[in-house]
Amino acid sequence: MVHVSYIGGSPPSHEPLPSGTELARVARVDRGRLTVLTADGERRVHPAAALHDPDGVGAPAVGDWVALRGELAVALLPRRSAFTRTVAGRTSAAQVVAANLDTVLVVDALAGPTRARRVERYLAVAWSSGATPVVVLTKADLCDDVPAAVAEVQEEAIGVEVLAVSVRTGEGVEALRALIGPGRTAAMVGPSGVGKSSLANALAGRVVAPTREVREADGRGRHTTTARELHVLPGGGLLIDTPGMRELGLHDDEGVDAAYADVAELATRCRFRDCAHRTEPGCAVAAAIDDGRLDPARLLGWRKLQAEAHRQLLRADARARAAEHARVKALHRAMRDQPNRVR
Ligand SMILES: Nc1nc2c(ncn2[C@@H]2O[C@H](COP(=O)(O)OP(=O)(O)OP(=O)(O)O)[C@@H](O)[C@H]2O)c(=O)[nH]1
Ligand SMILES: [Zn+2]
Repeated sequence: MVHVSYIGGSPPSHEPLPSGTELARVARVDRGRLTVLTADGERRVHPAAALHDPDGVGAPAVGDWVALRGELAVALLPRRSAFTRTVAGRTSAAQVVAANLDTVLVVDALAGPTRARRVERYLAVAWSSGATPVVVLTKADLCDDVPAAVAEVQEEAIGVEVLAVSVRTGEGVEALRALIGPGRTAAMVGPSGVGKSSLANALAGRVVAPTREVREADGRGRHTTTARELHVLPGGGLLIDTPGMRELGLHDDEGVDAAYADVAELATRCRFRDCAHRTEPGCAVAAAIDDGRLDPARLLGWRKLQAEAHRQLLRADARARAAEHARVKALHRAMRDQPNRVR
């Protein structure tokens, strides 16, 4: 058994590579060109024709492993996990935002408004990717009672590790790096201003992302055109930081159910499959609320998140929009025809 270590982390298991090719990890994609990390450093390459897939998920994305032959990426290795998003204005076309993630850092700040609901939203997104979420609460130096704040979030993030960090004091940074682990890949999601750039810099031990202050001072965008979006951390972990990851919203129900596993599990035990958990007989969710096993706020949160996921889907998918239109029209018709039965 030969162990080869790659600068870009551990590649997924794969078929033997054709002779004359080497493995590389995609660190950036811009205008179809790839910046890749190879065993001997960074290189810019072109994807072969076989890897052109303007309509789907077949094109290389940040975090992907590719087989190189010289200046050409000739094959895309199977992905361990992937974050996808639907392409605006297209029907059911998906785009890979980041591939082969082990960990998704759900970042929020220990300063400002209450976090629990917001964290849950991003947790839902994280679960849907196939990677393991970790909640990172930043700006611990601005919080009077860190343990209480962590406990509050922990309560909503069942089974998920919650970590407090501060780039001012350095608290938690080393622990987070260890948690990502050598050869493993993490990416950050979370709202603007919570300190993702600062965290990326602290984890990398060097400036890899301009923070808000820097951006405001020089008036330029976040990224220069050559900056890579996959960073090697001290200790051998990897961090993906792309605008696409930062902008991720909700896009499916699967993630919602993962964040509300308790509610979703109860819902499978309702007598009716299409139970709305309001006044239906045999509703397991209502029963759990009645005897105190389920916090009604959880049901409310679940409903809100589902409604939001549904709205996002509608926005992204023109076909669903047309179907929704037809459904509403049919509903109106039903109301007109049977005014007493439909409220
Ligand atoms: N006190 C304190 N401030 C922090 C910490 N981390 C970040 N900040 C500040 O929070 C602000 C936002 O930080 P950024 O790192 O730019 O936030 P971001 O999440 O990258 O923001 P976007 O790029 O808009 O997504 C800056 O003013 C930082 O200096 C921290 O640990 N403690
Ligand atoms: Zn029910």
